[in-house]
Amino acid sequence: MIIGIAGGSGSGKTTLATRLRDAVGAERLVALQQDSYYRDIDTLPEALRASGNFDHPDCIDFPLLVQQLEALRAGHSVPVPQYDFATHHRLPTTTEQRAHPVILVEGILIFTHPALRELLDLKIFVDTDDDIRLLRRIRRDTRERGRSLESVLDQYAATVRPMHQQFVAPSQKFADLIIPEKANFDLVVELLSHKIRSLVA
Ligand SMILES: Nc1ncnc2c1ncn2[C@@H]1O[C@H](COP(=O)(O)OP(=O)(O)O)[C@@H](O)[C@H]1O
Ligand SMILES: Nc1ccn([C@@H]2O[C@H](COP(=O)(O)O)[C@@H](O)[C@H]2O)c(=O)n1
Repeated sequence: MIIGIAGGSGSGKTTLATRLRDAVGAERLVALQQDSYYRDIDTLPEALRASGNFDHPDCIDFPLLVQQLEALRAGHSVPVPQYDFATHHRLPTTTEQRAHPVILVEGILIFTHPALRELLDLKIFVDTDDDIRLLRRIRRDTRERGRSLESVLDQYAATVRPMHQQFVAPSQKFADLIIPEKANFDLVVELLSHKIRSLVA
């Protein structure tokens, strides 16, 4: 089965995916990130490159993501691309990923792509308030993605927020399940992992 987790930047998608993998078992569940499928900055449409917009669906190599999900579902290994957030370039190296009974994919824009949505057996949206997401993003991007506070705030106002409103938030309507920020995560993980394990037993 293939599970999708969407939600705004900093909503907690990676955290939920990691906790589900730990609960279901790494031998049964593999988690892919939409972030691995960012197009190299040199191949982005000019308007997006010029405005430093990394939150538009055209920034993502969805054809490759769909192709690799289909291959994993068919039991084949795939070379997952690697992306460098500091330089905005796709690295020449890849990570070989083998097939698992449960494939989880998470990313801000995964519910905006019709062919990808079609592949998802369960669609989960993590709904976290904007101010909380911005605070988390400032902390993460300054610590882990080589950004200054000024650049995080400028990017948020110029592209992250408007693209969230245009693409990410409306895609919530495709979700089977919406997890509010204040949800009891332990309970959510227990319920979901129990269901997932029963489906792949
Ligand atoms: N429920 C939560 N409570 C507190 N902090 C959280 C929660 N979920 C995520 N975080 C923290 O917020 C930051 C962003 O979370 P992450 O899962 O990476 O978000 P996303 O993948 O949606 O961008 C991380 O530092 C993570 O530890
Ligand atoms: N070169 C890039 C590519 C992407 N981003 C930002 O990443 C965010 C998505 O990642 P999450 O882990 O937060 O879901 C997205 O909002 C892009 O703005 C970037 O800053 N630089």
